[in-house]
Amino acid sequence: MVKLKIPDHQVAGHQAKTGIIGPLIDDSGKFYKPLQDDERGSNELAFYTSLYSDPRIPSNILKFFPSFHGTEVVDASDGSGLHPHIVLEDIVSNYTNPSVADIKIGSRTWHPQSSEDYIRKCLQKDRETSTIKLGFRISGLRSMGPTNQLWQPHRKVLMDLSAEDAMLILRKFVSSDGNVDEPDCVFASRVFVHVLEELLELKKWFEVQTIFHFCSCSILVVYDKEEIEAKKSARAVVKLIDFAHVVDAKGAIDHNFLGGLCSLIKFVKDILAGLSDVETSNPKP
Ligand SMILES: Nc1ncnc2c1ncn2[C@@H]1O[C@H](COP(=O)(O)OP(=O)(O)OP(=O)(O)O)[C@@H](O)[C@H]1O
Ligand SMILES: O=P(O)(O)O[C@@H]1[C@H](O)[C@H](O)[C@@H](OP(=O)(O)O)[C@H](OP(=O)(O)O)[C@H]1O
Repeated sequence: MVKLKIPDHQVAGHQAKTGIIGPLIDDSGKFYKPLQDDERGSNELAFYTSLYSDPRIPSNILKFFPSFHGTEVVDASDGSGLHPHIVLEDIVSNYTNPSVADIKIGSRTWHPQSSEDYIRKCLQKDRETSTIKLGFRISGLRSMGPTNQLWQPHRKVLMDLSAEDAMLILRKFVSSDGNVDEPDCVFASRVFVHVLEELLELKKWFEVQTIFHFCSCSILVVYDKEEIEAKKSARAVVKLIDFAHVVDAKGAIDHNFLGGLCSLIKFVKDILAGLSDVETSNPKP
């Protein structure tokens, strides 16, 4: 049987703690997400099961999704015994000290088809966080400095961000040390120029796709500072994750996701535009 462990680099969502079921990883680069036993689990599984054979999804868009390896029944992280897990590509497995940001996209994390109770719960969180204000919220983030100093703002700090705060957090994410008031943004150009390209590619698809509405889905941005410094070819990775609340678009554009994506793009562009010549070796967008 494969040996599984609790991931070190998870930044948001249901996390394995004593008595709590959470994701696991193996050492071959796979991420085991516990299958939730309500419709969230079946919905996410159905999404992944049809995604890679769906002829409507262009190949340049498929790269934004983690690869899917079916389901496996393995020992749950909470010691409760065997439990089915969705087996995915572990997006951070190739990194030793990854910096990771989970950004939940959309000014609404619920779908009108959801129950009243669920909508009430989500709406409260959407109001308390930057979701409604900015069209996205930073659900979790970690930034590992070149001398291995970890900066991982507490969930409570991330819950209530103004536009200015979100901008500062994103600038810190691409700095040598996030734990300072004046971030140096030394990685901003190398990381965000490519992230911007990826987000613009996604936006192009979201402007026309009428297949899915991605409620409560996140963009995961991952990069490694040491690798970025050492290798000219190193780039950040941009992936979509969390499809428990994807619904049929019924022929309509996903304006909720598209709007949030445009807002995030604006933040990234503004950060790049604000870089001084010292901070950037790439041309400004
Ligand atoms: N394929 C993956 N590879 C590596 N890490 C992942 C992957 N999928 C998710 N993660 C990590 O797990 C976290 C939670 O993922 P996800 O949103 O899928 O879980 P969730 O429990 O459904 O979250 P939520 O409570 O927001 O609905 C992410 O923030 C990320 O750190
Ligand atoms: O962002 P936070 O504060 O971590 O809160 C969680 C987040 O809103 C998730 O999206 C939600 O799962 P769903 O979207 O799948 O409902 C989860 O609900 P849960 O605790 O009921 O699972 C919340 O706890």
